[in-house]
Amino acid sequence: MATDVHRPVTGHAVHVEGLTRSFDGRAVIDDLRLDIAPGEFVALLGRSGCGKSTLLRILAGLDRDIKGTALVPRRRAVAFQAPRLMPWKKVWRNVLLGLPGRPGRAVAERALDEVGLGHRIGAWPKTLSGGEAQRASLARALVREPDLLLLDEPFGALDALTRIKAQQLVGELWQRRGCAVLLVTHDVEEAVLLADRVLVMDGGRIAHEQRIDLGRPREITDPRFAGLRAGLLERLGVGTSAEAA
Ligand SMILES: Nc1ncnc2c1ncn2[C@@H]1O[C@H](COP(=O)(O)OP(=O)(O)OP(=O)(O)O)[C@@H](O)[C@H]1O
Repeated sequence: MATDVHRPVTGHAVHVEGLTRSFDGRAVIDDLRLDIAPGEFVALLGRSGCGKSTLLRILAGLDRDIKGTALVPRRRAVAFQAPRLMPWKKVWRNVLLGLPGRPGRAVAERALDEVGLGHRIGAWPKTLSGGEAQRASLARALVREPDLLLLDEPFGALDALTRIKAQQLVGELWQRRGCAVLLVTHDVEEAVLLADRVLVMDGGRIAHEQRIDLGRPREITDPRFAGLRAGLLERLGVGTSAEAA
């Protein structure tokens, strides 16, 4: 089967078919199928170790040892739970790291302004708070003008308040930019708050999908919210009184 992680977008931002990834003879991803539409926001839930990060790394082009088809746009960007900033480069140089050509400081400044971090453009990474570092990491993704933004638990290490602000920021960026987003998260509320569609991964495949027809902006207090959250927790095999982990 075709293995191509570099094809331009045609009707999909992501097209995955018959995808299998094994480690030591064990298929962590097993004949997986997934389509994401251009501009769609998809959240991916699943028990720890079910293969979410493995799938994201494949879509990011960081893991090519696969069988099957994985088609993604050339313009894609990824942000991880750890912001992964180079400590010896100032924030703006981190934002431009790896970009082709020789983009100037103004390019970094625009992206940093967009995430509310313009005032820290000349700072060293070690002087940033956790939330600021995560925003710098988002700016680094945005300068790539992605058609597909891959987010691997980007808010996982943030305190509750910073996390809420970061979630709002990602929601705004997505609406403004119109790129497709695949967000890996452990947080069912976050998934329901942000996504058009929530997927549950199990047994190496997408075992369940839930469309979120709540309109925007969304409120956790919306009575339909609790029902969607409870249904997804059940799919994750977690009682409704506990959070997915
Ligand atoms: N490079 C590797 N070598 C061997 N096994 C690996 C490798 N990468 C991942 N795995 C295994 O693949 C499985 C899926 O890992 P993955 O990190 O994709 O899970 P996950 O769903 O993202 O987990 P979590 O929610 O805890 O982050 C795990 O059993 C893991 O040990």
